[in-house]
Amino acid sequence: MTMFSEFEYLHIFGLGLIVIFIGLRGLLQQKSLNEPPLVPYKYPIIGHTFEYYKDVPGFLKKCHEEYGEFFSLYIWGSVQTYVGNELYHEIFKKNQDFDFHEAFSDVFPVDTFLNRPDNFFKPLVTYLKEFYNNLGRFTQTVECEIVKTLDELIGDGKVIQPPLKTIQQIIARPIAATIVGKELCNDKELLNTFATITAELGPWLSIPPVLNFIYKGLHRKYIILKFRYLNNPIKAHRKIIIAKITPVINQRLIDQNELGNSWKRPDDVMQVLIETSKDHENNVDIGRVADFIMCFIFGSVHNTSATLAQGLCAYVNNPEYQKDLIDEADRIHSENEKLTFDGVHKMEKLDNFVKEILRLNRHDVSLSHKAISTNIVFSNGYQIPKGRIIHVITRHIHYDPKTYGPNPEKFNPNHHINSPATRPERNFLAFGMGKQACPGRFFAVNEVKIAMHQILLRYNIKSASGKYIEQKRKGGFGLVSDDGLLFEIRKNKNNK
Ligand code: HEM
Repeated sequence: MTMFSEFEYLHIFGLGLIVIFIGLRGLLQQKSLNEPPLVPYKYPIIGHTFEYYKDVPGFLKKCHEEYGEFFSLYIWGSVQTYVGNELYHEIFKKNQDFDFHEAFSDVFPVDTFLNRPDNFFKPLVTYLKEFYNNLGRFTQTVECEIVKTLDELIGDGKVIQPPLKTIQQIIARPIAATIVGKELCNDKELLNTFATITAELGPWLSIPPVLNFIYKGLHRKYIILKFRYLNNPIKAHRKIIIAKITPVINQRLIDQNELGNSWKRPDDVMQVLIETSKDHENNVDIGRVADFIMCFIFGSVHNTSATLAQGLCAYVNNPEYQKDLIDEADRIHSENEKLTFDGVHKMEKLDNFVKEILRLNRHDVSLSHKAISTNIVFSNGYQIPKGRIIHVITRHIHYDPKTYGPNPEKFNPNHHINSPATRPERNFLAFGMGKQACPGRFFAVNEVKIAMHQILLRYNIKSASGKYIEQKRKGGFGLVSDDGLLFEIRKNKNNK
């Protein structure tokens, strides 16, 4: 299945060792700037790589204590810079100097995976902001799709294990309803694509980038080759999306043509994509529509599902907050059986709860940006060379005792009273900050709240083992636990 056998991979590794010296020479040349301190390391080439991955939070804490909040490490063959609490916001302010997309594209070159030129998917953010502008119109669609999925997948109660798989299906359906519309959002095969494509890419992308020890960027080249020439999840799911959307798009074009002014324009992202993918003869580029749909899926389903799954684990682990949340859900439900946008706004306890989930479940390091200008100078005088990747130490920001008290690891939704979950703050970066803050955050938080609301109305949730649910960790990543969640029926739709 893989393009290179392990032997071939090591072979490339061996041959490329020669190139290391070119890398080392580059490293020495960079020393003329007033850069943040490079933490000393014992082994050339390997640098801090293994020490860092052995215990990411511990190693970052140690570096912070010894070198302050701005330092560089030598990881996977390149110098990378880490910034903490006091200065990170300068990255977001200097948005002409630092680029989020360039850094993201180093690990997930989506344009190349889909054989598109650089920046092909730039309009995505504009489409998204315009489309989700008036979110209230989707409240009932989202609620209705969540209820249908809960009925199908959990019914009168069961254990879900690992929970993320089921939760991805719950989250995927309302997203599919707003992206591909009513005609397609119940299609099982397409829903499976929505729910699983991002997670399926994980193993393809999580190979340690050892080739970068040879030459910076070699791992990226290897990944691109693999995606281009082998059957991979993107190719298989792209085929499914195209097969499903083609007849629906053709039918929409026929209807629009035949019905003229009495045609009711479908209110979904796919319609926006159809209209922006037409040539001068009105032919729709279906490949473009499919590729943008895939990018929407990459941005939305996995993050939102992980947040809901982590929310359910936090609910089980912190029983002292359960009564308030259930009372709030019951009260809102008794005011209006069908959820309204106003009802979602009234879920204040739940909003604080969701914000606390987002605070405590971030990766240790995130929001990586690439320096795209020369002569970048921070207010403390440190300079960053062009091409350098700079990471934000999210852990130090989200666990800052000045903001979150002497025990910042403790789950406490009351930190966020009067501060909506969608609002980026100096010590809350779950959705980034500034111009490029996540444009899907309003939809994501609404969806998580609606799903939690429906779950609280129907079920008592417990850990299947009866034990505290520990978060899973891999390097600096916090992942959803595989421990089972028990859903016991509280009320069902015939017993409201
Ligand atoms: C809880 C769920 C979510 C989390 C935690 C999350 C988090 C983030 C973060 C941290 C960024 C980078 C921001 C920056 O660099 O400053 C981002 C960008 C983005 N997110 Fe989200 N996101 C979520 C849900 C969604 C959803 C549901 C959508 C789509 C409907 C979406 C679409 C995007 C897009 C398109 C970008 C790129 C923005 C740009 O290129 O400027 N996200 N998200």
